[in-house]
Formats: sequence, C-alpha cells, structure tokens
Amino acid sequence: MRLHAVRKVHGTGENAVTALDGITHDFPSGTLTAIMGPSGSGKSTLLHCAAGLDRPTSGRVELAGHDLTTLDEVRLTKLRRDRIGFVFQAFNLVESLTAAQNVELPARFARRRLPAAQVTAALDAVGLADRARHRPGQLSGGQQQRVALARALATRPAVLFADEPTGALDTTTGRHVLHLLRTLVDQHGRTTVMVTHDPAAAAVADTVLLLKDGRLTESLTLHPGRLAANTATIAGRMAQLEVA
Ligand SMILES: Nc1ncnc2c1ncn2[C@@H]1O[C@H](COP(=O)(O)OP(=O)(O)OP(=O)(O)O)[C@@H](O)[C@H]1O
Repeated sequence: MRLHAVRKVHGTGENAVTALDGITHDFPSGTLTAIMGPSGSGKSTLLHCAAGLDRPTSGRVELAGHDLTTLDEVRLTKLRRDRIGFVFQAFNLVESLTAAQNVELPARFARRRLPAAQVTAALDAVGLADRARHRPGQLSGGQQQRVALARALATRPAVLFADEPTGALDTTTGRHVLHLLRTLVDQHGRTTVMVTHDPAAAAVADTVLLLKDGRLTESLTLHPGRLAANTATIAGRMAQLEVA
C-alpha cells in the first residue's frame, strides 16, 4: 500500500478543516505500522482514506495494485470487501450468531461461501477453534476481539486495518490481542495498519508514524521484540509532539 500526497479537507468554505495535509508513505508488505498523534491530528481520517472508506480531496492511495481514488463506488466496495480487513475498538459481532457464523458473515454479504475449512482455520489462527459454536455473549472481551480478528482475516485480505483494537480491553487482555496481531503479521505476512493512542500498543509495530496537524512529522523504526524500550521511545516522542 502506498499513499502519495494525500490531502483531505472536511467541509467547505468557512467550515473547511484540513485533516490531512499531504501525506506520502509506503507501507511495505508484511509489516505492522502504528499511527499515532495527538487528538485531532488526522489518524482516523488517514485510516479511512487508506482503507477506501473515505475519499481524499487530492492525492493517490494505491492498494493491491489499484488506485483507490479513481475507482467508482461499486468497484471500491468490492475491493474493500475482497482485499481489506477491518477491526474496530467495538468488536461489532452479531450477538445472535455463533463465532463461526460471525466469521462467515462478510462472505455471505458478498454472496460467496467461505469453505468451512477456511472458517475453522481463521478461528484456529486466533486460538478459538474450540469456541466456534459459542455466541459473543458467551465469550470474554478478548475472545470477542479475537473472533473479530478471525472475521477480518478469513478472506485473506491484502491489508488489515485496526482502529484502536485494544481500546475496549483491559491491559492484560489488550496485550494478548496485540501479541496475536503481531504473530499473525509475522506468520501470514499480513500488511497491517493500526491506529492507537497507547505507546505500549504501538510498541509491537515495525514502524510508528507520528502525525500532527495532518502532517507526518516522523516515521520511527522500532526494534522487534524490545517492547519496553520501544514504548519508552514512543512515549517520549509523543510527549514532544504534544508540547511542540
Ligand atoms: N466529518 C468531519 N467533518 C468536519 N471535520 C472533521 C470531520 N472528521 C474529522 N474532522 C476534523 O479533522 C481533523 C482530524 O480528525 P481525525 O478524526 O482524523 O483526528 P484523530 O487524530 O483521529 O483524532 P482522535 O485521536 O481525537 O480520534 C480534526 O480537526 C477533526 O475535527
């Protein structure tokens, strides 16, 4: 995935807000990138533009060989469905369906059938093969987010987008989910982009992009596995950004 000179202005006239002010960045395949920055710095807008949920005002977004900014709505929807996975802070599982049915749901919406083996493999990858018949209400928060991860990955997307994936979880459970996310990136080479406010969450990434006022101020390369040192570095940079 590649962003080139992406600008996004929300609203018009006096109400216009420049949320992204010329973002250029390559996201190498098989890497985990965290996006951080103060409130209002443009993180969500960047994620939405990169994932084809929102259209940039100008610039290009290339994903899996397509320029998202030139696709019509029908093709964009198909690309999102087939090549992009999403995980949000709220797990967004359907309460009346089992874990396995939740994993199958996006494919059903697309009028496709996900082979049972692929559903099982997705649940197995997140360590929940034995919970396939459980409904969300019978699962812990961390388990529900793991089902959401399995659902996002079942279609083997080119890019996985995660928006505050541990925001609704306690610290320990959140760490488990992040560890799992890291493992999935490493084992399946799944390009992943995660927005987070938490330096300890961003510490599992390969790269942290720091945003301020819609601009990319720094791209930090982290040391794999050195979570405490990475967390301290990120927290320090964030503190500098907040006062700058
Ligand atoms: N739909 C919208 N209409 C008008 N302005 C918007 C809209 N969405 C976002 N903005 C503005 O664009 C800027 C960037 O917002 P964005 O939500 O991307 O920031 P963020 O870094 O994700 O913030 P937070 O950490 O608080 O979630 C902010 O000034 C925000 O007020």
